[in-house]
Formats: sequence, C-alpha cells, structure tokens
Amino acid sequence: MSRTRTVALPKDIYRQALVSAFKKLDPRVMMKNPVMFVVEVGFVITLLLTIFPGLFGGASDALYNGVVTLILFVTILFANFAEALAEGRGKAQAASLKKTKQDTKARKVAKDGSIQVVSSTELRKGDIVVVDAGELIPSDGEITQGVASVDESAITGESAPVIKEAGGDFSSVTGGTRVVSDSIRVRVTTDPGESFLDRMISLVEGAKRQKTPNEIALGTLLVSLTLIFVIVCTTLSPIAAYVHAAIPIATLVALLVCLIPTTIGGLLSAIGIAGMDRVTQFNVIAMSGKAVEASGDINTIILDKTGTITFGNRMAAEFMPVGQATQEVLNKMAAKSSIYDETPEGRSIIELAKKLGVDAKEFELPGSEGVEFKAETRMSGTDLADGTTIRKGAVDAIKQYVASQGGSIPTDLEEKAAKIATAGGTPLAVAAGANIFGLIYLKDTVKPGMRERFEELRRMGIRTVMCTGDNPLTAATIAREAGVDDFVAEAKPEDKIALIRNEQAEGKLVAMTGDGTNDAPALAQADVGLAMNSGTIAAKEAANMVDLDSDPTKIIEVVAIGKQLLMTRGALTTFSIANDVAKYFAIIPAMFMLAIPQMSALNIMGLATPQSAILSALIFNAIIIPILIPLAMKGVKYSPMSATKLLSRNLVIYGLGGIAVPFVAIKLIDLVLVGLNLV
Ligand SMILES: Nc1ncnc2c1ncn2[C@@H]1O[C@H](COP(=O)(O)OP(=O)(O)OP(=O)(O)O)[C@@H](O)[C@H]1O
Ligand SMILES: [K+]
Ligand SMILES: [Mg+2]
Repeated sequence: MSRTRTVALPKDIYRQALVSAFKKLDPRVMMKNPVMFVVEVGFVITLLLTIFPGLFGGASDALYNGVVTLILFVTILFANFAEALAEGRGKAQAASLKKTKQDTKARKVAKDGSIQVVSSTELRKGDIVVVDAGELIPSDGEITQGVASVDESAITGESAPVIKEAGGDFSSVTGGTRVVSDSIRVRVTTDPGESFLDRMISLVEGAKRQKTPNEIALGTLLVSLTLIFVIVCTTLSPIAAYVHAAIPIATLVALLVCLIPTTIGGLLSAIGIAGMDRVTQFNVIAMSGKAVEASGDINTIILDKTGTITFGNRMAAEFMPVGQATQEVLNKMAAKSSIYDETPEGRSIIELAKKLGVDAKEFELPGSEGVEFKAETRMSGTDLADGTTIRKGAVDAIKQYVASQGGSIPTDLEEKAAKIATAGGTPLAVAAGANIFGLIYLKDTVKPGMRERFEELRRMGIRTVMCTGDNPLTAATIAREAGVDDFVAEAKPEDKIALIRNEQAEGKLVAMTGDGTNDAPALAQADVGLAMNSGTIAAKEAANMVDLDSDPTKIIEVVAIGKQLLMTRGALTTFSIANDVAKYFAIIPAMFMLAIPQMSALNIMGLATPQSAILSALIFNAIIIPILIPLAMKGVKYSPMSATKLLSRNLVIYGLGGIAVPFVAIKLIDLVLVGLNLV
C-alpha cells in the first residue's frame, strides 16, 4: 500500500561526509555536543603532551601520548562522520527539490477582471491566478473555480495525475505542480518563501532541525554522566599519588574518554536525523522531529471517515422518494437543491439528475441564491426567488429544519434512510420549505486492506476511533467493515476536538488523520496530526505531518518509525553505558598494576601490559562508533508487540550484549597489538 521514495544519493556521499566531518571539528560546532567536546579537549591536552612531553611537570612518553592523541582524533572524526552521513540524504533531497522550485510567469486576475502577467515571486496571499493546461501552478492555493487534472509528481513522486476541483476536500493545489488538462482559477494562500515546497526544502535540509524534548532530556543525562566522570578522573590523580602510582596524564584522559558515553554521544544526532529521513522516504513530510517521536508513543488514532477510511468520492447513486412524493418531483428537487453546491457530492447529484432525464430548464433558477454546505449545519441548498427554501443534508439535520418550519416527517423516511445507512451509504434528505420529498443515496467504498491495517495497529496496542459527521447507522456499518475499534457519529468539528482533548486528559497521546477544513482544528489539537496531501490547505497547515500519497493508514508506518527511533536511541544508550562498564575493568587494573601488584587479580581479561590494556580499550571505544553507524541510521528492528515486551527484549540484547561485546573485542585488540609487537 505504501511505497517508499528513493532519492538518488550522490556517488561521493562518503567523501562529502568526510569533508564535513573535518569541518565539524571547529570547537564552536563541537560544543553543541558536550560529550564529544570533552573528547576534543582531551585530544588537545594529549596533543600538547606529544609535542611537549614535560608540559605538566614530570616526564611522559611522547610516543604513547602521540598514539592516544591519534586515537582520540579518530574518535571525534568518527562521531562527526556519523552525523554528516545522516545529513547527506537530506541535502541530496533538498537539492532535487530546489530544482523543482523555479520562477514562473503567473497570470494574475486584477481587480477590474483583466489579466496581468507577473512573476510568481510577486504573488501574495489572496491573489487570484488563472492556470491553463500545460502551465505550472505558480503558488500554493485553493481552486476557486473549475476542475483540472494536475501532475503532482514533482512533489509526490507519483506520476498519475490527480483530479483537483473547487469546493470540498480536494481543492488545494501546490506551487510547482503542473495542470495537465482544463483551466482553473486559484486563490493564492501563501506569501513568497513560505510555500509548501520552501518548507519541505528547509526541513529535509535540516535547516530547521530542532532538538526534540526527548533528545534534550537524554542530552542532559549524558552531560551529567560526563561531568561525574570528569570529577572521578581528575580526583584519581591525587589518590594514585597517595599510593605512589604515578598515572600518566594521557592515561587519565584515555580513561575519561572510555568512561563517558561517547558511543551514544557520537551517534545521537545521527539517530534523530535518520528517523526524520525514514519518514520522508515513506513520502510523509514531518514538520518536526518532535512529531515523529510523539508518533512512537501514540495510544489512540482518530480517523475521519470520508476520504480517509473510504475513498471519499461519495457519488449519488439513487434518489428515493418518501411519503407522497413522486420519483419525478424528487429528481427535480434533488437537482434544484444542488445547482450551487460545488462539492463533489453536489456535482454528482446534478449528474445523476441529468442521467435520470431532468430537463435542462429545471436548472435555470433566475433570482435564486445558493446556500453553501457547512460542516456545522450539515446542509446545503438553494433559496428560490419566490421564497421557497430548498435544502438537502444529513437526515437528522433536515428533520430538525423541517420541524422548525412546522412541517411533519413522512413515516417511511426513517426506514428508507436506515436501509441506505446499513448498506454503508450516506443518506441525504431533500426538503423544500416544510416538506420532505425523499432521500439521496450517496455511495462510498471502504478502501481495501483497511481491516488488516487496523489489526496491525491493535497489535501495536493502539486504539482506532473513526469520527464522522455522518449518521450513526452508516458510521456503524463502515466501522464494522473497516474494523476500527470504536466510532463516533454525527460529530461536528468541535466534537472532534473534544474527543481528542478527552483522550489527552486521560494522559494518552493522540494521532489524528484527516483531510477536510472541518478536520483542521482537530489536526492541530492532536499530538500527531497527519493531513492528506489531497486535502484542504487548512488541514495541511494545521497538521504537523502531511502524507504526500494521501494514504491515512500511512500513520502505521509513521508510528513504527517513531517507535523505532525511540527504541534505537534507548538501545544504543543502554549499549553505550553497558560498554563503559567493561572498559572500566580493562583500564582500572592496568592503571594500578605497577604500583599495587595485588591489582592484577582484577585484570580478569588477562591483558598483556598496562599500556596495551589502555590502548585496546581506547581503540574499541573509537571503532564501535562507525560499526554502529548502520544500526543508528537503519534503526533497530521493530515488530509489533507490547511496549514492556520490547523493553525487556532490548535490555537483554543491548544491555547484556553491551557488557559482553567489549570484553571479547578488547581482548582481541590486545592480542593483535601484542601480535604486531606494537606494545
Ligand atoms: N454537499 C453536501 N450538502 C449537504 N449535506 C452534505 C453535503 N456533504 C455532506 N453532507 C452531510 O453532512 C454530513 C457531514 O459531512 P462532512 O463531510 O462534514 O463529514 P465529516 O465530519 O468530514 O466526516 P467524514 O468526512 O468522516 O464523513 C455528511 O454525513 C452528510 O450527511
Ligand atoms: K566511552
Ligand atoms: Mg471529511
């Protein structure tokens, strides 16, 4: 169902990453990563000791100092390289998007109705432009007039053109996409520099990448740990002096670097960038890393019905008279109620009426006025010149309307509406003044594969709730067919927000997917708001994610990526800290072995010499970073299971693994160093 989008990575991505790894050595840049900054300070100290072995008093081994310096330098480079590599894909993607962005000529409709040709950069919010077949749409906007097929491949990567039309939930267009057929008028909705494409570019470029609250929290923990070890290591020197064990400064630095969490410190930002990247590869634009992370902790997902769970091209399939009304009269009324209705539903009603032989002159209603569809009233209609008010809309809304006019409800209305609803259709009642004439059967189909996808969410422990403006019977049928856990019917926009707030009040994190203007407030309220690219501008602006493929179940991938991101960070933190325990056992005995021979009992690894022990631990500390880069970038494996199960599994793998791996690796490095006669 979902496909991934591949961006051609530049062939020299590794070379580019290496270059920027060197650039990132700048202390002002390094300071942003305190753990690695401490390594850099250590590097400077040992470098000075290599050049001036007697610098801090006493003699030290220049060669040993030099080797430590070299390993520290490589450690920093590896960490910088990891970050640079993670940034590479975004840069490549930004470059390809920038190619799409070009100044185009726009045909702006002036106040007097005349057409002026201007540059697209001169367009401002509220301007109206005309775009014909073959032309690029000059700016983001909403179609105010016309229907057209639009090639959106520049943004979505999908080559099949999509139909965009005025009114309803499919009216938004994106600057940089091309009209393939017909002509439309578009009301510009963004000022220059703030378009969707602009935002996409700065996002993938990482220009706006802000640390997420989780990242900041973990960062604080790492800094605290680092501080503790700085204190431990600086106080070791006097303690050692007390037992007459002179510890070389380079060894103290090596010990410090081994003990501070350099592995996670070096990989942390790469993990975050790669997580954002994975979302983009699924053709979802996340406005912030926070949104991606939040999706990893989601408890409840609220979905809109029409256009989200169903295809959303609700088409009039049948007109059903009720009470005394004849088929012929109802056909005419249905048509008259819809001549001003620019929504796809309205247009499909006109089409059906024409097909059923309603005369063309029935559509001419001089002096009449349209009443636009609103999610609040759930009605639309036409006010005729003679004062007759024709309305169509949700059955309960029309019943109330007719009752307020003093009319009565035909006895067979409920039963016929129920028939449509239990078949999963949407019944619209048609009334003129105080009389109800019949029903319009709007047909819609559930998108295939929904049941399996919702089943998958259930396994992840996530509850799905469908929230629709439609009547309870239709809602129940569609809910059953799609396999959601729960549904809310006859929901007005404020009900959708209330539903989200209630869940949030219970301490739950809520995701919402939707496409309509009426979904916008709820999309903004939700912790994760995923708007369909096909949807309205309002929906897309309110959401913190946009799915370019307009596939609501994509939320599953986003949730999985979010979980994977959190898990990867947790796993590598566990691994990193567990590692340091093993390094401690490699170095501490080595440091004191000469002064306190009894300490050699602690040399459980049987490392050859104190120097080889220290260098082996330091080398392991460095190379573990590049070894873990692929895992940091790809993320740890995620399969749907409960959070506690996942946690205990990861603790075993990365905690115990993190303790065991360095023992083996450091011993091996030690053997190699001895074998090569290097120590
Ligand atoms: N063009 C229209 N004219 C009159 N009534 C309409 C029209 N379109 C929809 N309705 C009625 O208004 C109700 C609410 O429609 P709306 O599109 O706002 O639903 P929603 O809240 O977005 O939920 P969903 O999209 O899940 O159906 C519909 O169920 C239908 O009864
Ligand atoms: K370390
Ligand atoms: Mg809707």
